[in-house]
Amino acid sequence: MTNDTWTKLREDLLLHVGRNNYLTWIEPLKLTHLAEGRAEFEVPTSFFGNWVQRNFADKIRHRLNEAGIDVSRIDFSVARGAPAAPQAAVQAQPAPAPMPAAAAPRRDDEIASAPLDARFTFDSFVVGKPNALAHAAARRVAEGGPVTFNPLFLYGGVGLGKTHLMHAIAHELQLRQPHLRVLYLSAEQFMYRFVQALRERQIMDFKEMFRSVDVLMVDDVQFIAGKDSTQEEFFHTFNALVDQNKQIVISADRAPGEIKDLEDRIKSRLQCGLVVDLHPTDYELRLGVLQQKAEQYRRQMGDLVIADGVLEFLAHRITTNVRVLEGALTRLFAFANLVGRAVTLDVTQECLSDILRASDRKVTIEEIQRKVAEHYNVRLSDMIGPKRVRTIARPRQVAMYLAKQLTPRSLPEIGRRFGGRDHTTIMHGVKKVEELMATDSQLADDLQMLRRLLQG
Ligand SMILES: Nc1ncnc2c1ncn2[C@@H]1O[C@H](COP(=O)(O)OP(=O)(O)OP(=O)(O)O)[C@@H](O)[C@H]1O
Repeated sequence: MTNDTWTKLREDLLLHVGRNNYLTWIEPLKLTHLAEGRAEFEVPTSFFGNWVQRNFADKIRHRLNEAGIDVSRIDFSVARGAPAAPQAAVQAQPAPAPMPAAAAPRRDDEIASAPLDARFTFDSFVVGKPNALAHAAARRVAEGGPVTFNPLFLYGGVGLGKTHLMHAIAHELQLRQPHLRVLYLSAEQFMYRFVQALRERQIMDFKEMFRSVDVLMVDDVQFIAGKDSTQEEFFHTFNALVDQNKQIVISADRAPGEIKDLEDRIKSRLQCGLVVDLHPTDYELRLGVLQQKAEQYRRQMGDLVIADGVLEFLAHRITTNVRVLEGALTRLFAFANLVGRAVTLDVTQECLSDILRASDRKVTIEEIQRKVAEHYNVRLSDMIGPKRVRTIARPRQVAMYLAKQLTPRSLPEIGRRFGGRDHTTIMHGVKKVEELMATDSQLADDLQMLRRLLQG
């Protein structure tokens, strides 16, 4: 067989490995030797050879055998003039089976995950109605079984536990399946590494590194919106891993379709798996989190006394997010400990007066738009967009009305948040809803429910 014959044969592999894998890993292979049942290919780096060996050698061998070329062993040799590599040649295992991924040595030097917070485990994650689905999906991924949905896309507002869940998945996978290469990083770190690789002309290494992981987790993906070449690279990495059936977990502060300046093809890819929302906390969840944290503090400082009703008071009053709730509790217990007082309601109010004041004015126009959009099942972008059809215009007017009622914002300010509309449009919307409420009981009910939801 000549290199030309190989060139023809290898194209059949396209169907078996997917286009991205083909372009990255198969096309660059150059056949340099074929005799006595042994084929040798030239590769740019030893890592490249290792990777092809582990993932595609069997398919290549199979394809050659099918074409009547008897090959039982495949070797890879690094092209001369390529960067120095620890091993000059990577030998294939004898046929039939390729080295399973499980036997691969860890390459911690290359696959530097962002540090994981040891406290963010499934054990310390309090499950309630608002996060039950996200928790169940994260658990499923953490079992490391067959990939059933790819990617898992977790989204939700600030401080609701997205990062916590991602770290919990990584911890659990490392515990259950230590051989897996789990790479967790923020989208910002992805961009940073990509730009660095471009600058240092190591883009091939970058690609190899990201395509060699078993589980890729990218936090806060909205960060790459509007960053064209990073998006492009992310798209290819994503596709290559999905083609290989490797699990991907992504988080963002909003749903894929709502991320502005994110390419449509990426949005649609992100929507292909399971998209789950971490909803804003409800009273029970907040109380659960407070009880769990209080228990931890009690264990640390044996003599901590917490008066009845304190945790309930905090769960009722601090509705912003779990991070703020935790911060409040830490401050409260530190204060009580330092001054040697029991944690009473008075102490709580004195010590947390600023946080309690801040959470009094809690409803924002964005929250109103989000809740109303969810309630009427319209897109968040339609709240600020130009569409005039009744099914969208009415929910938009409801949101305008609530913005006027529940926030201290002026009509021109509200107008700006609704896609730069004039204050007279807002006034008209508010009036319309007031009029309709008198006759339309369904609308009145909707408003009552939305109010309750928003005010917690
Ligand atoms: N259900 C929960 N149970 C226990 N702790 C929680 C829960 N949800 C959030 N937390 C805690 O709240 C804090 C904030 O959570 P996390 O960092 O995961 O938020 P996030 O959704 O990633 O927010 P951001 O977008 O701001 O990064 C963390 O300390 C986390 O442990």
